[in-house]
Amino acid sequence: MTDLPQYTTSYNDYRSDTFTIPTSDIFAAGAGASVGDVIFQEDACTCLLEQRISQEYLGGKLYGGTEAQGLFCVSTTMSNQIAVRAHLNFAPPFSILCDKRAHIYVDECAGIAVLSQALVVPVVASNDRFLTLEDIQESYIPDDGDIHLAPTKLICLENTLHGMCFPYEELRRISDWCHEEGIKLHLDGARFWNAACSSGDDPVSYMRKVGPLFDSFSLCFSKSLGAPMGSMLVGGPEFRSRARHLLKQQGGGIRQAGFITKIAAYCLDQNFPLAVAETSAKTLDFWKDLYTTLKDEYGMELKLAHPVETNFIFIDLAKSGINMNKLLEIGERNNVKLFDGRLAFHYQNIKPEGLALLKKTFTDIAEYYQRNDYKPEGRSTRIY
Ligand SMILES: Cc1ncc(COP(=O)(O)O)c(C=O)c1O
Ligand SMILES: C[C@@H](O)[C@H](N)C(=O)O
Repeated sequence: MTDLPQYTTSYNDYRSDTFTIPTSDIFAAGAGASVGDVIFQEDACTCLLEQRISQEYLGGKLYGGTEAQGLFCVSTTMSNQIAVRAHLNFAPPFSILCDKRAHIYVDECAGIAVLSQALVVPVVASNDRFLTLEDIQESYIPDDGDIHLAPTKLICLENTLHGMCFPYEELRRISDWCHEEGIKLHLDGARFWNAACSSGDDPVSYMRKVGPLFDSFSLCFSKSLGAPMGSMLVGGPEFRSRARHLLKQQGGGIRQAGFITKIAAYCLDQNFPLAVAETSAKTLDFWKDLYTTLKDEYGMELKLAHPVETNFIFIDLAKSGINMNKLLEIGERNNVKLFDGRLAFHYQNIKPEGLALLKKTFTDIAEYYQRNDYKPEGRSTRIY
């Protein structure tokens, strides 16, 4: 038997908020779950979670007053990819438009091209934060009969994207225009929970305000909510019916998943909104302290790639004069897990002991560069 990985804690893991681990109370929450077959829609815990998310959190209505219905999926990659195919329920050629940095484009294994046979039009956000309606209008492909083209039939937005919140007013402008043009709108809301907590509104009120702007949502349980797995795809009745068929076709038809959905519901109730909101607050506090310490005590000025708005700090390592491999080396020495300059925070790694190791990693790197020159390197290994 080869050596097995021994992952036991996430207090010092800043690679992603996907690394939260199920604790004893989370495992216990699965006890007594319903045991119906989800494929035949006979599992009470799964049906209940689908109803809660679509009705209680998204307010029951999508764009145009369409009734919101939930479909439990095993991952948000799956719910995103099924959403695209379910919307594009007619023959190609067509295209989908999204932010050039979007997970659905960058990190889902060319799923849109392979599974939906769609062209993807990746658009650079001119403000470097979120797509504006003008960015979209400049790049979308009109359905004007020109046989050279693949008309835009779906736009996928992401909120949050790289931890940044998408302003509500811009979402509304884009939604109004999309639907005038006959274009469907999907939200990759893997971290919509984080956006809701940073919206300035009551979090659920915010979610219900955004609900009617979109034709579908993907909402994830396995990131900031801390569940071990799960995603909710929300769309209208016809959309859900087609999505359920595609889910089965892609092997996403799971059987007695009641304990999974009961655990996801437990994590939702335990961590949203308070723990999710606290994580964002602690992320910003950590950033302010780190920036000030390195600047005042070490003369190193960290540069951000994006503003810190929720649970991510994106440090531009090159502009900060930090070699990624040296950062990872010093991180490992301090028992801190990192991918690169993206620091991801979650309710299990915002405790003092983990944050102290993370801060020491950066003060150690600052000390290193007091004695060594920064050597520019090629494109660093990026994860997201
Ligand atoms: C914005 C975003 N969307 C979708 C996904 C995919 O989620 P999953 O890992 O559950 O497939 C991720 C990452 O996990 C993500 O960060
Ligand atoms: C890597 C990517 O798939 C994951 N969603 C993350 O943000 O860590």
